Amino acid sequence: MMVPFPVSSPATVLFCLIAVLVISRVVSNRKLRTKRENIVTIGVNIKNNTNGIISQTSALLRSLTSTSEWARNGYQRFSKTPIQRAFALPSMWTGSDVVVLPPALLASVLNRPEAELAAHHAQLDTIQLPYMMSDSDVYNNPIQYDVIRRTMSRQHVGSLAATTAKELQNAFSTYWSAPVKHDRDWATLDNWEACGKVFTRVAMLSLVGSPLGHDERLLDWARKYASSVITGTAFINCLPPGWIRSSAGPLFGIQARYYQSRCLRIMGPVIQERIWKLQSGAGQDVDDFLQSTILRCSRTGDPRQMDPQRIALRLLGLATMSIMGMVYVFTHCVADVYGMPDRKREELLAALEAECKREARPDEGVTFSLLDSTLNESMRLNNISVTSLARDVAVDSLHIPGVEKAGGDAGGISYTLPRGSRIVFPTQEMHRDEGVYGRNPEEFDPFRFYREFQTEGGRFDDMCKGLLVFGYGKHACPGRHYAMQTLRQTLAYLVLNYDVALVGPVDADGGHALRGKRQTLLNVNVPNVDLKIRVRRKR
Ligand code: HEM
Repeated sequence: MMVPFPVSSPATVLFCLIAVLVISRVVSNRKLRTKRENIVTIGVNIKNNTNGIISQTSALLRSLTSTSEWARNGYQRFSKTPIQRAFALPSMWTGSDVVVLPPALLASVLNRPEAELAAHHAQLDTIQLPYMMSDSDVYNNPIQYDVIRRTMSRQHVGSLAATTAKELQNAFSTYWSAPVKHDRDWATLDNWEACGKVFTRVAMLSLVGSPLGHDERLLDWARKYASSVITGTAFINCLPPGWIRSSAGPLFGIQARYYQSRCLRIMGPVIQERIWKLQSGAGQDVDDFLQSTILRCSRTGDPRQMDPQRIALRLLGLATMSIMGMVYVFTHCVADVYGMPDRKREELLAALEAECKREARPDEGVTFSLLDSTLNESMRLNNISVTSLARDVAVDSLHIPGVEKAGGDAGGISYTLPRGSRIVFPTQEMHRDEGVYGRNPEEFDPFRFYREFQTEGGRFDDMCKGLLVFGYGKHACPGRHYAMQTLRQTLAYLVLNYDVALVGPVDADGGHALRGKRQTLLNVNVPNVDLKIRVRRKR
């Protein structure tokens, strides 16, 4: 089973963490920057003692379990006031605190030049690639992102739809239907693993093409690689940064590096052959993502970029982002839809089915308002992290003008942040803000976006109404059009072809008793990888 967050011996892990943290704090005497002007730190009870090692260490330790609650508290107390204010959260992630900026500053801050506010290091800290990848050029010089921006843009993504639709069909029949003898029998599957296999197959085919995308050994290793990157990251981020993280971190990356080497062993020779073919003038007519990546690497004029292992790792990194993003979203969507109370679930499924039958092709160019509304609503409620869009101050002192007072008066509170400060946005709380999303923002209401946020022609805005699941500004997810298209196709396929039931206790109204329950480790919302589903093909 794919277990991204094993919890086999939490007491041991906690004990080790406390020990290393205390030692590291005594040695390094790092300080929370709690005296920053205009910014209150939630969760620290220091009073006039900003050097209080005990209270600071205790706050960092409590950040492992309290980040979500603190973010909620800070959002209500500071971000929602008429002059929205920043606050700070202690975080083991940085070993200090992170500054949580209010929503109104999103556009002005995230569009700052990279030289002032840098994304790169903060993004690497978000998935800890240096511990998971053997070649630093892949993440320090990510030319593969250009290929996504070009081939998976809104205009181009539709051309991938036919391939993903066909592959989805193959994936569902291989992984979901094959376990049972008769077509109409129920099979019991792990939700996380079953969705993981489907999305690995589809994402890998889109990125590495055929024959690699059909190699079952590679698909298995790639899925395990993606999973171990996420698990490793979760644990590494719980280690105090500095020498402890850099010494112990590699241990948490061992598993990922093992899977990486298995993948590269299979991918390398096939990519090498493609390169030779291209260099000999053959295979010019092939038009897939792998080909585009090779051509992009060749355009650098640097022969080191034509190393097949490096190209393979670039693709594996993208596959990891694709697989984990889509699996996280879809497993939650399955739990949300099929965990609803009986009456509401039946109403939704009937409406989704009618929409899918009305619109024959769930791909680009066709409006699928209710499918998209359902996915948006599930993503709104199931943020991967509590805060996101992390950036680091890259100048000695960064001045951020505050939110203006109502009526256009200048004079909102402004902030001056020193080099190295990490800023984030309270995206989880923004997604649950009653002022934006209306009544019962905590409730899964799949018709919410359909009812309230459709634009002309039935589409939703790219980043509609403050929904930030794909980020914002120049670093917004370049794979979002592909991800949404594939998620939409998958939900349509599931609704049309399978009966699904969640395994586990149900409430009196027929809803799944565990719906909406979540666990947070530091800044990450841990998915319920133990959820089982029963599935059966429809007639
Ligand atoms: C449901 C699935 C996905 C979710 C929720 C998601 C989410 C995100 C978010 C929030 C960011 C912005 C991070 C930031 O601002 O620091 C991002 C960036 C990125 N995503 Fe996605 N993503 C998904 C799927 C994909 C796919 C399918 C691909 C590739 C095919 C992809 C490739 C990337 C890349 C390369 C970046 C970095 C962009 C940059 O730094 O300029 N993502 N993603």
